[in-house]
Amino acid sequence: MAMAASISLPLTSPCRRSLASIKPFRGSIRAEIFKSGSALRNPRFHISASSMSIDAPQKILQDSFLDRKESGFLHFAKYHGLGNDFILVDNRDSLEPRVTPVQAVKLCDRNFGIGADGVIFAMPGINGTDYSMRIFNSDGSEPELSMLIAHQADESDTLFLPISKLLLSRCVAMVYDASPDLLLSLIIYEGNKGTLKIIPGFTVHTGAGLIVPQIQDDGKVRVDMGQPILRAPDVPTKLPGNKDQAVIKSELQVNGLTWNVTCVSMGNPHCITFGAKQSEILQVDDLNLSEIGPKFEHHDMFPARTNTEFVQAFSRSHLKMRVWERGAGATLACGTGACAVVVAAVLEGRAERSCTVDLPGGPLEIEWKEEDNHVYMTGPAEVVFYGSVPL
Ligand SMILES: N[C@@H](CCC[C@H](N)C(=O)O)C(=O)O
Repeated sequence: MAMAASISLPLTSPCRRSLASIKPFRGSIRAEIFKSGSALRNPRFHISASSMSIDAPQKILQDSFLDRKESGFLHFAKYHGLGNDFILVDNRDSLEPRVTPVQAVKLCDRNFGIGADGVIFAMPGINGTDYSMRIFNSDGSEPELSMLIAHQADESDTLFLPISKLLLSRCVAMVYDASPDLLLSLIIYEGNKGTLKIIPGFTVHTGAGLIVPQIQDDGKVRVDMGQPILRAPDVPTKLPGNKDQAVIKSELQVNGLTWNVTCVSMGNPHCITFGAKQSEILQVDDLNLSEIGPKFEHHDMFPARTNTEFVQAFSRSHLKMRVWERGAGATLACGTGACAVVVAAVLEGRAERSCTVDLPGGPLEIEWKEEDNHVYMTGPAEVVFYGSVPL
């Protein structure tokens, strides 16, 4: 599979930032810039190792970028939340993902592909719902977060729930808020109607419950991430639980050390550690993640493998974490991971229910509400670019 011959970018400041940050490389990029829906223009950017030139527009395309269905090409949008990046694919015409897990691995490759932590597919609804979701990690594996299902909340809004409630809900909300007329989103654009009909404060129904992303004045999105799952077999982990079957501050042997771990599922499994028993306070910046991460991920105690968060507590409301994601390795952010970390910190008596969690990509605000037992996450999500790749 060759790398994309063309990319498309919206006329927004992220777009300008993206263009400015394109690194020179051999070959050429055709950038198709489009604005306010219908009028798509096609200036060409030839980029080589030493030069960049822009031709005059060649033609006006009447169809939206997302309506293009040339065979052999995959059209996508790339989003990120604090650097946790995903390729979003409009897969609404088939229950079969448009790319195989093997192709997903290639697309996610940061040198030979688009580069991402995973691929998300927006798919037709099942069981009476309008849409369903699937996700492939960058190693081609498929987390439980797949198949979260959204349906039409009322006649006027049509949504699907982004992959992991976290990143995807934030992306949906951000796309709606920032540019509902730009046809930017694979997620919410209704090709046959040519319009977007989303209401502020919309709700999303999912297999995991009702999701209500809210856009705040500062542009960040607050998402109800649902209730944490603590029963060991449901996480899943084979570590012995306490009387409620929760695994809190249990001992796990990894790499010759006894680590204290708490296990939490936010729909996907997380193993959280504040350090090894014999060690001083964990200095997360000193960790060799690529050495230790896989040993947690593939540990016998985690039958479905696990995401792992290494955490340092600065105070009872300020935590810092690094994450080794199942199927993706060290990532810059992980929303479900940050939620699981605050749940673990509360269960271990280390933190209050509202915390700022610093991740390599930036901070997330997490609250585990006592009243409803739900975890609420507040953070950003941004579109990076739109593009096509030959498959
Ligand atoms: N690697 C995860 C799935 C992706 C989670 C996402 N990065 C997040 O922000 O939660 C898994 O396999 O569970």
